[in-house]
Amino acid sequence: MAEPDGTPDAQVKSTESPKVAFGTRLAEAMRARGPLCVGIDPHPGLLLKWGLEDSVAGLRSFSRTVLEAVGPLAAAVKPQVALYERHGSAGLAVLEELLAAAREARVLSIADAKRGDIGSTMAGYADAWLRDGSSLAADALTLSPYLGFESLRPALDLAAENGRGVFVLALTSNPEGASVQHVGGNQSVAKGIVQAAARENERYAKETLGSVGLVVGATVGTALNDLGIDLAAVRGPILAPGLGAQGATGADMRATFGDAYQAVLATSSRGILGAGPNISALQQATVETLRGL
Ligand SMILES: O=C(O)c1cc(=O)[nH]c(=O)n1[C@@H]1O[C@H](COP(=O)(O)O)[C@@H](O)[C@H]1O
Repeated sequence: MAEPDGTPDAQVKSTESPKVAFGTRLAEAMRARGPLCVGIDPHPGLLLKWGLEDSVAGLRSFSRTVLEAVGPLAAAVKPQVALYERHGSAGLAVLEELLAAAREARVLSIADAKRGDIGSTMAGYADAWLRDGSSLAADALTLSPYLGFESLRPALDLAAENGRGVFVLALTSNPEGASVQHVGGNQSVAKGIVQAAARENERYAKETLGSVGLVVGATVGTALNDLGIDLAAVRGPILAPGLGAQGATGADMRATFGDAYQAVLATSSRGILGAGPNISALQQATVETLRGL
């Protein structure tokens, strides 16, 4: 992937047609704006720090401000669904507004819901987050494959049908993840997920980048090497949380991802959101984070 060529307000023209595959749209956004996704995580403490109430009104104000600030700068935004759900149905309505506003602002949205269930139920989650016309439809959705990769089939297929994408958890950024994901050594659980995603991306062979992405934490250190995992073979985007608040830096990410770094979309939430509520301070934090990548 080429280096970013755009000014921070470069337009992401490729979002115009929802039927263009997500991977291709994301590759274009990363080329134009750089490899940064800003997480929209309205933690109660952050709302209070911004002088907002921990209420639906506070949630709405926070969401609008973040999108106004980072929408023109980031390749994607990633609302954290749990932090909307905790406000009940009115919170989900704010999330719907945010997803619609992101479409309007032509910035890609990744709903961070980490869904995963038996196939028949998975079809319901897919319908909510990946179907054209759904009020919660996002450009992509995070998925948990720990009921078995194939249980994700309804989401994989609906995403492909609608030009949307998925990010499947492989090696997560939290320290507890290793107790499941590293099991099996050279034939680890995580390696199986990575290989399954690579097979799935064969259907996107003609696209710039596959639409089946993986989540690999920026904090995983030498785990990729230790487990013999080749991310470059996946031909899909790698969503890498852990930058900023969880301690990882741009230099750590280059060392961790090696050849696969060109497909890495770094994501930071608190590290950028902590600069708010001032719009220009949020923009400065975003630009500085981008510079470090
Ligand atoms: O799927 C994710 O986005 C995710 C996966 C993972 O392994 N680690 C991880 O931190 N995340 C999410 O990424 C965000 C990180 O937030 P900050 O630590 O504030 O940058 C949170 O919304 C997490 O839920």
